[in-house]
Amino acid sequence: MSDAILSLRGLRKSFGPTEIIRGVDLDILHGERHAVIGPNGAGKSTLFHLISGQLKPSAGRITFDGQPIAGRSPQAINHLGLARSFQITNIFPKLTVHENLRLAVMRPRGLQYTFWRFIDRDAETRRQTERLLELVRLQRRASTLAGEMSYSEQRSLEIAMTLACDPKLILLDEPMAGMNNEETAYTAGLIREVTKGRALLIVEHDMEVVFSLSDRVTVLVYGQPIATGSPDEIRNNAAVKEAYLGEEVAA
Ligand SMILES: Nc1ncnc2c1ncn2[C@@H]1O[C@H](COP(=O)(O)OP(=O)(O)OP(=O)(O)O)[C@@H](O)[C@H]1O
Repeated sequence: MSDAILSLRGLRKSFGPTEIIRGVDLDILHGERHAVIGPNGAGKSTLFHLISGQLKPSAGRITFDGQPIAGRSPQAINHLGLARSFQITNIFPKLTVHENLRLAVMRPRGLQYTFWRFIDRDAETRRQTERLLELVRLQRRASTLAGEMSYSEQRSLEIAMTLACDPKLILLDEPMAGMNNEETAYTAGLIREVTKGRALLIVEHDMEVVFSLSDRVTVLVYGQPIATGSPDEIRNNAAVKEAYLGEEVAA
């Protein structure tokens, strides 16, 4: 079996005449936390859209858990165990935290089942929902309307919903965006905890978070990876320093 849960080979994406992803080869290993960083407009979000199925590649291969997934639907890819968190938009603000999580737990099981199975699964759904509430420390907020919680609490709920399908790989796109220092530290700790034993691919602008959370970091510049390595290797990489003009990575 390959060490990689996700492999990208010769991945390309053009919008009209403009090539945004220009030949990406990348392996995300089983259980590793891997960050993608790069200047604004480097193509990080586009890369995520390609992996999660929102966009179809112009060329190249994407292999997830041994299966080719390039061009498959987001639902089909999700079903294979790849979960992507989409900011707050996944949350139903007028439902409670518990109801939101319960829906997320039920979704991958499907809603059509017989009465007898319903009884069994209902107990299992309850167990799973409680477990996730505990994992993201939201038990005391269980009956609060999701839309009434703070931004970082909503992110915690969102992360719990991402975990509901027991994914092998989680994609997080700028999870700390809009957070203050305290919320960022809290959410980084939470992400570290809940991704134990799973692979994580994260795009994040906060370099402190990136370097403390990641096993490896890939730097994307103009749609191509210019370096992949440990946080120390990336910090000391000359090409990376040049791409960032010595500013952000030194932070
Ligand atoms: N659907 C699209 N059609 C045309 N151009 C697009 C489309 N999506 C993205 N782009 C262009 O692709 C480039 C890369 O965008 P992308 O959002 O992937 O970068 P990014 O690295 O995530 O940037 P940021 O760090 O600012 O979020 C940008 O120049 C953007 O305008």
